[in-house]
Formats: sequence, C-alpha cells, structure tokens
Amino acid sequence: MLFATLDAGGGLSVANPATDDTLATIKAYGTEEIARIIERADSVRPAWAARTAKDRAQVLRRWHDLMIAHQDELAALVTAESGKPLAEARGEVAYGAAFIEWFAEEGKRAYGETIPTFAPGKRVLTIKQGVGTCAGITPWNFPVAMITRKVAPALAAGCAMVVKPAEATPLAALALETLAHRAGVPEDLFRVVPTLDPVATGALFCNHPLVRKLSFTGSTGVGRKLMQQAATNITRLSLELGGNAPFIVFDDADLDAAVGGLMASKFRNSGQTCVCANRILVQDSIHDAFVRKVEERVAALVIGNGAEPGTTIGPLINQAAVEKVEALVADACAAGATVLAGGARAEAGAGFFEPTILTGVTPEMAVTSSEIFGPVVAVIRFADEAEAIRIANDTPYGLAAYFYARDMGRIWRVMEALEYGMVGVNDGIISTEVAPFGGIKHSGLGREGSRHGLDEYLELKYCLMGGIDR
Ligand SMILES: NC(=O)C1=CN([C@@H]2O[C@H](COP(=O)(O)OP(=O)(O)OC[C@H]3O[C@@H](n4cnc5c(N)ncnc54)[C@H](OP(=O)(O)O)[C@@H]3O)[C@@H](O)[C@H]2O)C=CC1
Ligand SMILES: O=C(O)CCCC(=O)O
Repeated sequence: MLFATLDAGGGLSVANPATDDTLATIKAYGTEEIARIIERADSVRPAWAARTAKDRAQVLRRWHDLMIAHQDELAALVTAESGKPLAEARGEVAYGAAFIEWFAEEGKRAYGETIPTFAPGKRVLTIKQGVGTCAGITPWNFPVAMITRKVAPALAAGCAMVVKPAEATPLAALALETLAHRAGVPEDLFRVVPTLDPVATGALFCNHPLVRKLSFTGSTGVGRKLMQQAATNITRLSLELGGNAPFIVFDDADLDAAVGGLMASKFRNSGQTCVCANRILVQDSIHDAFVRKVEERVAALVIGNGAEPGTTIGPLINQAAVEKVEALVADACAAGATVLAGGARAEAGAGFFEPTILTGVTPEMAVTSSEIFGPVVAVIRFADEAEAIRIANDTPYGLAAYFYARDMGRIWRVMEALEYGMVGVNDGIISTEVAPFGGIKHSGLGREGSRHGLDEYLELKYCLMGGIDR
C-alpha cells in the first residue's frame, strides 16, 4: 500500500462527507508526543540548513515529481475525505505541487544585500537565514495545497516543520508526508501529526520554545486565539483567515465573462473557500439580465458524490456546515430576500445543500456579514460606483475582492479603493503559486506563495564589519 501510515491504527476516525462511511481510523497524536516530534525536528534542522539551497531544491523537486506521479491517488483521497469533486481534487494536487516547484527554485534566491556604508572603515551587509523550527495548522478545504504552501517555503529556507492537519482531512496530509520522505526529506524534519486535541496542540505550538514560527490557515476566531497565545513566546505568525469577498458587476462589464467568473469563484469546492465570492453586488441597470444568466448556469450544476464523473457540487464538510448555510438562507428569507433557485438541503444526502440564488439581499442580513462557506449566491443591488465601494469595504474582513468592468478609469479607481489583500479584475480565480496570497484587517497577516512567501520563513540578519581600514 502506498500510504502505509493509514494503517497505523488509533483513535482518529475519518469519514467520507458524501456517504458518511468511515474511510480509515488512524493514530491521533497527544501533545507530549508532538513535543518530542518538535524536538527531533529541531535536532535535524541544522544539518538540513547547512545543505546548499540547490541541494534542498533537488529534494523538493523530487517531492513535487512524486506528487504529480501520484496525482490520481492523492486526488482520490482528497475527494474521499473532503468531498470536493474529483476534477477539483486533481486540480488541487497540481496546485499544491506547484508551490513545491516554485519554492524549490525561490530558495536559491534568498539574497542578502550590501548597503553603502555610513562610516569609513565599516561595511554594512545583510544575510537571510531560516527562521528555525516551524509549526503549521491547516484546514480541511484544501487538504493538500494548504500544507505544501507552508511546508515548501519552510524547507526551502532551511527550516523544519511539524503540521497539524484538520481532523476531517488527515489522509492526504499523511500521504504527502510519505511522499516527502520518499523524495529524501529527512524523516524528522517534516512531520504530520493528526490529533484529537487541536486546542492543546495550538497552545503547544505557540508556547514551545523551539517553535519559532507558526503558520495557520482557518477561521478568524481560531487565528485570534493563536495570536493571543503566541504573545508569550513572541512566536512569529502567518495567519490566513476568513474572508467576505465582494464580487461587483458594474454596468459596463462583459456580462457573460462576469457570470463565468462568478460561477468559478462562488462554486469552487461548493463555496467552501476563503476566497469564494460571498456578496454579489450588481448594478441596477444590469441586475435582471445578470441574474437570469446566473440562473441558467446554476440549473446546469450537478450535485452528487465528488467521486462520480460529472459531479460539480459535492457535499459540505459536515452537518454543522449544512446547518449554518441553512440558517443563513432562512434568516435572509425572513428579512425579505427571495429564493430564485435552491434554498434547501439537496436530495443527494444529508451533507448536501442545493446551489442557491437569493435576490433582494441587503447589507444588513447575516448572509452578507458572515462567511457563508456554502453554495449560496447572495445578490445585492447597487446604484453607483461609490455605493458599491462603500458596501464592499463595509466588513472587518479584507482577503479577496472581485469586480467586472471595462472602463479603464473605473478599473483603476475601484482596484485602488478596495480594502483587500487581493483583487481579481475581470477574473474570478486569483490563486496561483506565483502571486502573494493573503489578507488585511481580520483576514490575517503575511503572504503565502510568490517570492514574498519565502520571506515568511526567513530572518534578516544585519552584520556590521568594522576595521576594514586597519
Ligand atoms: N481561511 C480559510 O481558509 C478557512 C476558513 N474557515 C472558516 O471557519 C469556519 C469554521 O471552519 P473550521 O474548520 O471549524 O475552522 P477552524 O479554524 O476551526 O479550523 C482550522 C484548523 O484549526 C484547527 N483548530 C481548531 N481550533 C483550534 C484551536 N483552538 N487552536 C489551534 N487550532 C485549532 C482545526 O483543527 P480540527 O480540524 O482538529 O478542529 C483545523 O486544523 C468555516 O465555516 C469558514 O467560515 C474554515 C476553514 C478554512
Ligand atoms: O480557502 C482557503 O483555505 C484558502 C485557499 C484557497 C486558495 O488557495 O485559493
């Protein structure tokens, strides 16, 4: 069996959200064991950091290649444990592998600098060095890519990393660990530690003196707790938290392109991503035409088990997620919104919710202030550019925003006015390893991917050399 760790036995049971069947029961780590794993990671780190960046890159490159060679098996695991349709799961494996390829190369470019001196006889320079041993906490919605987006830059920078995957999706994470070790990543340098105690594990990661950096992707509430805990040890943090993405369609937009962008953004992983369009703002004069086109596209979506060919909408991750979406739709309807499509649990099974369109939504409704994390298109009308920007920015979140327009002046004005870390202009999918992914305000700290993603795992050391003139 490729992924031997799955047979390790123990207390953590993993279910398929489409069928509720148990997929595997795996070992759950306790905090004492995780503490020892951190210590072992830290003990092998100096030897890894001492290798050349090119040497580390070759190991990472082999890990990337093994992921691609096992793309179908990894995708099958992702679909089984997270529910996302197989085509999306294959896409996630390629996306996740791309971070490894990217950072394998980027690790070779961790340049320092020489700075023109401030005094004769002295020279000023900087070097960049790995931050040390790192920890990661990852969510269930991207069981592969959220791990590689953290581990690849950490390893490329010469760091060690211990990752706690989401309780719902540890199988792909363990498979990634197996492939990394096969590729030549030293076994103790990168470890995946599924656990039934996320609270104690988070506290351990924040307070263990050997953990110099924690990278977290998940809800804003948990991110806030980790930030409070990290204060004691002054642990460096990257936080990729919740979003509330506005998706604005102006009257000069290419409507078909905007509908296509909305479908891609809104229904990716059945609406369960932090960058999914959450509030759909449509200008008065094109509102009805736009909504009609969205209705046609929503009617063509296929709900079902993600493992079935042709499925485009899988289950939500669990019953709590279904109940949350159901409550948001009910609340919006009670406050005056109209259901144009869907609006209820789907017949496919207990974990499924119908792709839904709500019109007549207002910024006061909970469906617009909450991160829906489900397949609900909540449409708000607006009159002009100023109103759209005001509504779009009226949220504590600041992760991704999208808008469709053709007027160049408007494009620049709106792009600059949106208070978000990422803006998609005439595009609904912004995620790529080459660009800096991250948010502002309550959506987090730091950036992942791109050359900036490497800096999250590097310390900048300033060195002053005196006595040059003696
Ligand atoms: N920004 C993003 O990408 C994501 C945002 N979310 C948002 O959060 C909502 C809830 O989803 P949920 O899965 O509960 O998100 P969480 O933030 O609870 O989970 C994300 C990760 O954090 C872990 N975790 C949970 N509590 C703690 C803690 N106290 N200390 C340390 N780690 C902890 C989880 O472990 P375990 O799985 O074991 O509980 C998981 O690994 C979603 O509906 C969505 O709105 C969710 C996922 C991703
Ligand atoms: O939703 C998330 O957890 C963030 C990842 C989404 C992406 O990389 O596009």
